[in-house]
Amino acid sequence: MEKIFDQLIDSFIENKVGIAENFLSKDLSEHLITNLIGLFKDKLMLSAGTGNDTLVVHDKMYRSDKIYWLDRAHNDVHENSFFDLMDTFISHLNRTCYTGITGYEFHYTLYETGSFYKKHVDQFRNNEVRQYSMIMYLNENWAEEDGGQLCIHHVDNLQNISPVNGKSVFFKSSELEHEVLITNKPRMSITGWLKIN
Ligand SMILES: O=C(O)CCC(=O)C(=O)O
Ligand SMILES: [Fe+2]
Repeated sequence: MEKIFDQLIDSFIENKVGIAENFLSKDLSEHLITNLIGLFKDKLMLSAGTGNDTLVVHDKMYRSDKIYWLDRAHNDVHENSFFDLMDTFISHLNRTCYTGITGYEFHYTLYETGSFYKKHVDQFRNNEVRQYSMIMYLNENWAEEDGGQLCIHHVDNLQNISPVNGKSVFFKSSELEHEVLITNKPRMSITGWLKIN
């Protein structure tokens, strides 16, 4: 696993955006996909807001994804395997890069066909606890024409990343503007933030 962690960190240092294929094992991603589909069927995936907790705006012009927060208290084996993986990654990151991360939050995310998330920065203006953004994709067989790419707005170029199963993307929450392009089929992921409290 350390090799994949280093791949994510090294590409982050080199390009401001870390990318690692197969960050999630096939087995784990299959279980997380099943969880997400179950949550959707049970109508537990809810429209995401924008802004921080004191000012949540449900603005469908801005983002149209649906989310559900992961929690160890759910006692779900696969959700907990995901948290175990994140704990291992964060101790590796803190040990090798002195990042001092003390916590995290993650949600399942579903972009139904036609959904998007307009250009934004992840760190809230009045709250700096979110240090790094991390996304893990849960989509078997993603083709170029399916859309739904994560588009990173670098200073002088755009970088499109397709949401391929098991892939993880990692970047600084305060810096990079990014958007999710309109998806032409349902697009699933786990999205989260590493925090300093
Ligand atoms: O799913 C993605 O590729 C990015 C999601 C995102 O930017 C966010 O939830 O803040
Ligand atoms: Fe974002």
